[in-house]
Amino acid sequence: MQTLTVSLADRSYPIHIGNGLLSQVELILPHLKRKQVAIVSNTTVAPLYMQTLAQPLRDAGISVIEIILPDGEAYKNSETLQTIYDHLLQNRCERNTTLIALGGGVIGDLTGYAAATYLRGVPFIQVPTTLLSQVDSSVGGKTGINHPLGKNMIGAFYQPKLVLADIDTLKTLPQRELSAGVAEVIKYGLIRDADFFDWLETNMSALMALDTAVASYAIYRSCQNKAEVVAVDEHEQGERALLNLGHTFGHAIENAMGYGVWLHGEAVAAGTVMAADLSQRMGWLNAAEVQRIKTIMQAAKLPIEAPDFGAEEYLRLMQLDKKVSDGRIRLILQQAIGKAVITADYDADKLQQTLSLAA
Ligand SMILES: NC(=O)c1ccc[n+]([C@@H]2O[C@H](COP(=O)([O-])OP(=O)(O)OC[C@H]3O[C@@H](n4cnc5c(N)ncnc54)[C@H](O)[C@@H]3O)[C@@H](O)[C@H]2O)c1
Ligand SMILES: O=C(O)C(=O)C[C@@H](O)[C@H](O)[C@H](O)COP(=O)(O)O
Ligand SMILES: [Zn+2]
Repeated sequence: MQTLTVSLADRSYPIHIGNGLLSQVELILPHLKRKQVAIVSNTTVAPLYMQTLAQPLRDAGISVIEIILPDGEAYKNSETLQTIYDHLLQNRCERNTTLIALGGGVIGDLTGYAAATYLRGVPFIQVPTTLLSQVDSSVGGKTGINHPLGKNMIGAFYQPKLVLADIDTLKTLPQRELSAGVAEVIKYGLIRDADFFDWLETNMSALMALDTAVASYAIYRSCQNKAEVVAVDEHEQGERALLNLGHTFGHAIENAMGYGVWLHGEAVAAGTVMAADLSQRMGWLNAAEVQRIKTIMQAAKLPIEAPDFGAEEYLRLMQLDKKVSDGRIRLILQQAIGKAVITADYDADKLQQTLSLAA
């Protein structure tokens, strides 16, 4: 097992990464304030992993409430959130009851937001079971739900007490979901870690095959990058926005296509290629660098062409992005592989050209 720390003063927490962690109750017990937990999962993950996590807790004398939600991005909404509150209230969960998110990013974001708001805040633990959630969403404390008009529009920054990433759970993950997670792994290489990008180019087929050493290293290095960024800019006043590479385009795709039609990671991949295209138009990336970005996405079986629903509709949706400032869309663009910037200083006509080229 490897351990990293997200350093946030008295809210610092460990990320444990390794095999067979779900049943290692001794990793969880020190973080519980009360002998009661509510595990939130979904109809896909619960049959696979609920009892592996819940039984050792029960054996250790912990009362375990199971909350099982419908599966899918389309359920990351206020109605599902209400269902979580209903269960917590019906079971008389208290301020010191810990919520445990067992699942991918949808479960993590929903559970984290429920924890941030139930009784004005209860402790929570992330047990991510997708590659995407192990490398990104379980770390850093962004929690929330979608609104029909925009992605993640309602939420809170609220840090977990612990992240437990059990690599064994990835064995049951469908390939399409694995690819979606790789999109966020590639992101770290592109925004701040050129050596990692080089390493990913060499090791992509082993990562896609979930070679243990390669997958462990990719998850560790991704979490290390994310933890470093979050530690210096928890509330996205500056550098943290780099973690949004491809997301202004990607969130527009997710919303326009209907939540869940394009997976988050797929939309981020196509959005990252759009950001690279605009960066090239601005003279910041050369053609060879853009080709490297497309090639690595294709090696991960990710889309490199965005859907065409019209430049005007892209712009309308992108105006809803949380990074918009004084009405101006701010984008994460590349100055090199391994170096990204947040900027409103791009040519609007060139953005229009990038958007018009969507497939
Ligand atoms: N909070 C953040 O910082 C952050 C970061 C990135 C993404 N996100 C959010 O995360 C969500 C995407 O997360 P995701 O890609 O994990 O999607 P997801 O949570 O929908 O999980 C993907 C699918 O895999 C299933 N699944 C999960 N674990 C499994 C396993 N071990 N075996 C078999 N099936 C399994 C799920 O039930 C689901 O059907 C989006 O809503 C995105 O906005 C949040
Ligand atoms: O942690 C962050 O910061 C990120 O931006 C990570 C992203 O991968 C993630 O998709 C996040 O939920 C997007 O945040 P949003 O603020 O653009 O909704
Ligand atoms: Zn993301």
